[in-house]
Amino acid sequence: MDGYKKCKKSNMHATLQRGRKLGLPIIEMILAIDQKGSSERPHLNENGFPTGVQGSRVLQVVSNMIWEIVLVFFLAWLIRKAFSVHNVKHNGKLLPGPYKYPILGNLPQLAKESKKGKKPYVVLRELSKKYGHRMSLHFGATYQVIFDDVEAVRDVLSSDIWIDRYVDGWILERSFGKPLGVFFANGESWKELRRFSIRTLRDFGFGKFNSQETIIEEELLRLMSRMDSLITESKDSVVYMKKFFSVSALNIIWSLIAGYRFSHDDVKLQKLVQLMSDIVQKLAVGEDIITAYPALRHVIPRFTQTGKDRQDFLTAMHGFFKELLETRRAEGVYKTEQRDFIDVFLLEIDNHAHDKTENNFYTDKQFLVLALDFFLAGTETTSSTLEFAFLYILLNPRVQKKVQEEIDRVVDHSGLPSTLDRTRMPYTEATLLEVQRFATVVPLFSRSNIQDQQVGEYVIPKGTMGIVSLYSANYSEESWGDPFTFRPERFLNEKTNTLDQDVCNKVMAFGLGKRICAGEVLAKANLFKFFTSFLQRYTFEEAPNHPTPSTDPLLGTVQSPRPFYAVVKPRNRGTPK
Ligand code: HEM
Repeated sequence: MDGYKKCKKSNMHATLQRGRKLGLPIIEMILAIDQKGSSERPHLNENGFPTGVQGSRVLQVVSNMIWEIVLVFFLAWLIRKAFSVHNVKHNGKLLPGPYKYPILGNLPQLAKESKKGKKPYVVLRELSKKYGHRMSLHFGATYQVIFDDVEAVRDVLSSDIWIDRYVDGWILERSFGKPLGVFFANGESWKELRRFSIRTLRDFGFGKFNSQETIIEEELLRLMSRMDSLITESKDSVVYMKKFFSVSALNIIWSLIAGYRFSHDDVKLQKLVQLMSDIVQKLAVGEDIITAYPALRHVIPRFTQTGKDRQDFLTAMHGFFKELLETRRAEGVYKTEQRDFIDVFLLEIDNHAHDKTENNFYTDKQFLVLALDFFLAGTETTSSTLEFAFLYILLNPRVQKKVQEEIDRVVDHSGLPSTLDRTRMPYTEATLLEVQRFATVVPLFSRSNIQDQQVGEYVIPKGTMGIVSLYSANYSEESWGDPFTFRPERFLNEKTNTLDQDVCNKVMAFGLGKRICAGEVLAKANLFKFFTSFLQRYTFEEAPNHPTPSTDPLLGTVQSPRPFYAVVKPRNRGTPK
């Protein structure tokens, strides 16, 4: 027993000595007392204060100790400030949600579930089954409300109160510390740039039947000829489908923005497309540590790989757009003739050059962010949806056959399917809706409320980060019955063989309300034209020497399928002129 005590004492002594090496004054004092023993206590004067050399040493240690305590309190205050809920102030009762840990909020519960390999939106869905379709979550220091089923999602998207986008650290990082562009802009800036962008793109053919159809067909024919070459070059007609549609999807939007197309073999473009899809995969809405603690925005990028990847991505993208803008500016053609979106924007920059206020929305930086918005929003979403479409078709030959029968019946064999054929092709439309539901390429996205909102006895405070879960809306058993089965028939009225609009309206792939996807019309035309034209000309089958492709998506702000191969067989019918 004695030996145990001795050993414990000597361990404690060693610990104290280590503390002394670190220069901690409180430990110095304990050691001083410890070394001298209680018999050699400092001399005290008549007022009880220590005197002599030993006394002044004690006084110094005490004063250091006070400073140490002040410092500890200051650090605690700083940490509390940086880590406490920052985005809302409220008086009322918050919506129900899981137990909130100090500082960490609900991060421990989320981390525990995601460690089991669950995707964030699956974790949210499980939680919402317990806490309701509108539930509170403290994502670190960020207060969030999750909207989780068809009704809750529809309500929030169509509400004018939830018109803002939530601006978190990553968004500020991508747009020079301010919410610029369209996707993440708010207020007047958003209104003006959204209106300007849609109007200008329309002037160059976006959403107008003839011009849009021509732009898409030009790209489609190039991609089909690429497919023909790949089939010829490959063994047994096996084609690698990952990223097959990316350059085409980008080219369609880019020809409107910058007036030119990229070659599929352009090395610079391939690098940008790769960077873009990497970054989209690395980001999932509301999942980021900078969203949890925005103060870390100033620290994280320098120390983590994801942070560095983001910065590399932004440097590359901003650099690319800046070079383009500068070249066009130097050419000066835009002053007399506006050939595309960039020319019109440059003219607006010149027209507003005298306006140095915050209300000037036409600046170089705005252009860089706007171009990035269209690059990102318009490319990954469309190309991933198309990849998923051909994956599901390949795995469901019965559906493929029915779509091809409809195409052969309705479409003039001498040409490509036209978007005007859509109304006469309910089964194909139903299949595309089922693709969008089943794939849910944008599973989560954010909105924010511009004023407090009362929901029954609860309040959702102004400035809340609203997480809209399209995944939950698209995979709710209550709404769909068998959400995990790929079944286009669910959208059809059995008796009339027409689309059942009530069921169709439950798919909100493009959002809803005033902030609905700005490229919806173009995206729908792209999906229809690419899907039907390729199925008119080819049949897709599983590649025998490759594993059956998985339908489990790769996580990201925009989800995409895992890499897969297909045997692509040219059909005899419907070869376009
Ligand atoms: C299958 C393809 C696409 C899907 C699934 C998709 C999905 C979405 C979703 C869910 C939103 C959020 C809407 C909301 O808050 O209610 C959105 C916004 C947006 N999308 Fe798309 N999108 C697609 C294609 C495109 C294309 C081709 C473009 C460009 C031409 C585009 C440009 C935008 C823009 C600029 C916004 C921001 C709108 C705003 O905040 O005012 N998207 N998209």
